[in-house]
Amino acid sequence: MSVKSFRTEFYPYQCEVLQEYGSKMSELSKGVLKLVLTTLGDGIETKYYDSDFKNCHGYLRINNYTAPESLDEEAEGLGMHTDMSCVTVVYQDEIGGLQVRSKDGKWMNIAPSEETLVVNLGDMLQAWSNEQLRSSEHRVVLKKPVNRFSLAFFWCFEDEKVVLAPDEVVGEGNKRIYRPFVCSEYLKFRESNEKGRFEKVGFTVKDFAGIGFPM
Ligand SMILES: O=C(O)CCC(=O)C(=O)O
Ligand SMILES: [Fe+2]
Repeated sequence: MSVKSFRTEFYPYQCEVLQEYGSKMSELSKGVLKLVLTTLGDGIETKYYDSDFKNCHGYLRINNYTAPESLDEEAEGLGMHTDMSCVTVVYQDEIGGLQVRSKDGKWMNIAPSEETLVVNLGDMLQAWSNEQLRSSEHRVVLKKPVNRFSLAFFWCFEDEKVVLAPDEVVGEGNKRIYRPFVCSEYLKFRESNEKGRFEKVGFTVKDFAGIGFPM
């Protein structure tokens, strides 16, 4: 069952408060990204942050989920998907409902907690890291008869960026999993189809650019 949700894109930012939030989130995303890159090996962050991630930019989405009409069955606010970003920072209000899928396919509730933000890694980082980092599969389920609100800040490569894992990141003796692709081409692939936006099957970055995967 799907529930109507009101989604507004603010790009460029349209008011001061959002602008301030956006610049704080940009700083946070840069910090998170640098930290995550350090997990890929000694010196990777120093070597590749400037060359590959310096031109990242953010956009903010405000999600307002209308209250489900009935609670008989679990209402889906946002279907399972992965984000097309490098990293996403999510603020969810106190209603809850955000769930992340574990590697073995179990849905885990991400309970809201005051002054806590959720960070998801996105498809671009999965491809750039040759799958050493995993784009999180997540969704929103509406369990309460009230409106729900969230802010998602997506930190993304520039449109023209060619996404390619450096040889050093792939690692000697390891197979390269993704062909190089232009960032905007993947966004088009996902956004040209309603299923691609919020359904995973057939529209992952691997379906798009995975070596040996059909496009
Ligand atoms: O509403 C949420 O908590 C998550 C939103 C989300 O995943 C998205 O906008 O991509
Ligand atoms: Fe998302």
